[in-house]
Amino acid sequence: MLELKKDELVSARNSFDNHGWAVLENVFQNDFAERVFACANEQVGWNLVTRIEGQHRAFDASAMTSVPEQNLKQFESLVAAEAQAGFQYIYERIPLYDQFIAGTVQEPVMQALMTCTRSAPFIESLKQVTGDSSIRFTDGQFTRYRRGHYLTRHDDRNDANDRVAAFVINFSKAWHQDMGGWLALYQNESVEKVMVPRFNSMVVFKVPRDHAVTPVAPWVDGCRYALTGWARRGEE
Ligand SMILES: O=C(O)CCC(=O)C(=O)O
Ligand SMILES: [Fe+2]
Repeated sequence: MLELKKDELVSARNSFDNHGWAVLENVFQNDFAERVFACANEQVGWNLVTRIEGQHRAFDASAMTSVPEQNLKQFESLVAAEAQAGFQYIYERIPLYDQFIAGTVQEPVMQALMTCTRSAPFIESLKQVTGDSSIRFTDGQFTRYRRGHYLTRHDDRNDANDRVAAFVINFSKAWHQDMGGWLALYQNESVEKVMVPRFNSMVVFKVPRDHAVTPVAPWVDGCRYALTGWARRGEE
């Protein structure tokens, strides 16, 4: 299923050493990546996640369509207030790692995706790219950014500090620059690198590293799909 080639891993390692990030193309066999995309399009049970009054909140994304307009306006201004004040995000997700551990992943294709990105060859590839042999396992969530969704500047550091690197595998099709949803990697007050989502490509970057997902343009009909995960050290 995995298509990562030795010479690509070597040049990714070079990039990672020089910049703290690397981009790899054609991560999976094309037909598997296509199946993930098709599955994401059919997937139900998305959680809309955001921050309200400083707290992480999750909502049933499909139930949001029946919220009365007045309440939706209120919700939107609470979401905006948080972004105006500092860190904020709004996007939809399937908590694949939690589901995988609990044995409740719904779709066989998503189960295969998790199995593959937790397999020894994938972990070995992450060790090669990062040069960090302390990586022991990966986690991950499947995300869907639709029009107006974003994730502001943050560095992925977690309390246990066991994240070596983040990886983002894109499954968006027919995505282009004007649609937004760029992964931006910051260097102090500059943006060092932006990645416009490209189907079946993966970005790996060192944690902690300031980065953001820029807003998806208000006219976009499609979805920005990605598996986002972390290469972790320590005990699972
Ligand atoms: O989807 C991406 O490109 C990055 C997402 C991210 O930074 C995160 O979920 O922490
Ligand atoms: Fe992040």
